[in-house]
Amino acid sequence: MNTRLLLVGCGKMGSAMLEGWLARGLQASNVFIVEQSETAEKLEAQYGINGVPDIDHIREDFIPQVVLFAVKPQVLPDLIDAYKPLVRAETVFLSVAAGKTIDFFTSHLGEHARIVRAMPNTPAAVSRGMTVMCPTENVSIAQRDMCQTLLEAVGMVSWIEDESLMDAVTGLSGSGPAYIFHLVEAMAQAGVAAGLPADQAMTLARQTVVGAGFLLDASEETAATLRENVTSPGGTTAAALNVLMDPKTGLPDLMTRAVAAARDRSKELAG
Ligand SMILES: NC(=O)C1=CN([C@@H]2O[C@H](COP(=O)(O)OP(=O)(O)OC[C@H]3O[C@@H](n4cnc5c(N)ncnc54)[C@H](O)[C@@H]3O)[C@@H](O)[C@H]2O)C=CC1
Ligand SMILES: O=C(O)[C@@H]1CCC=N1
Repeated sequence: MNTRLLLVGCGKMGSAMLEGWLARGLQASNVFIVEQSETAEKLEAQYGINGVPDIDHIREDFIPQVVLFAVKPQVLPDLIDAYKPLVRAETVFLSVAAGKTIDFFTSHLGEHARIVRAMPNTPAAVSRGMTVMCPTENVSIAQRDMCQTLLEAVGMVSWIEDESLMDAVTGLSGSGPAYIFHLVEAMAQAGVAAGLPADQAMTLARQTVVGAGFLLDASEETAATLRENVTSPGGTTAAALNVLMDPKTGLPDLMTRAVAAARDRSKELAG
């Protein structure tokens, strides 16, 4: 992977992707990262990339193929205009900022800017990410392929044409890893309530989720079949699932409300 990449913001999501890319052979010398001075220096020492405190410090002859915005949506309006001089046909602007619409980018960068709105997730750090991308019409096939290659290096990629669905994507797979980590916390807590010592309950909860994830990945069965495989008629799992699958108070209703809340927040962040 020799993509010339300018990464703007390298916090939790930016570094998750960067770690995945460097592990997959992305050439560190082809990467510039704009970050606060201290972080930029640390990243430079850690990964051998070029860390700079602002766009004015980028080497003049460095023409990025991809400018990736991985800063908080709330700070984008303050910094986006500084990137307008980078608009050219060979550069695609890839944003992972929740809620920030293609309209937002074209209103600041101009309608010639080639933009891909993306929503990845943090398992990208271990090459198990899920990224959904939505391009503007002027993004060439070669640029789509380049974005595909980049994000596929850190997990699975899917494209959508209807941008309005990006908020739902954010609510499901973008924020989704947090739901699973919270499930581990809740299971561990439930284990303690059922009488187990706290550290052992956490080990059991964690390994159960890891094991179930691996099984889901390795198996060709549906999630429903895998669930049924654990569930003996009249047994212990059935007793638990009666609680979890209750139509009024169970997990489906709770999850529907959680994903909708994330989707709605994503819509709010557009402004
Ligand atoms: N954390 C996650 O699971 C996911 C986050 N995202 C999106 O990724 C973006 C970043 O989120 P996180 O990494 O979680 O936040 P974060 O706060 O960990 O990282 C943001 C980084 O941007 C840097 N930054 C702030 N102002 C800057 C500037 N003017 N120039 C360059 N860098 C600057 C900060 O120093 C920080 O390191 C957000 O837009 C979020 O919506 C998308 C998918 C998943
Ligand atoms: O919580 C957030 O806003 C970001 C977007 C998706 C995951 N984290």
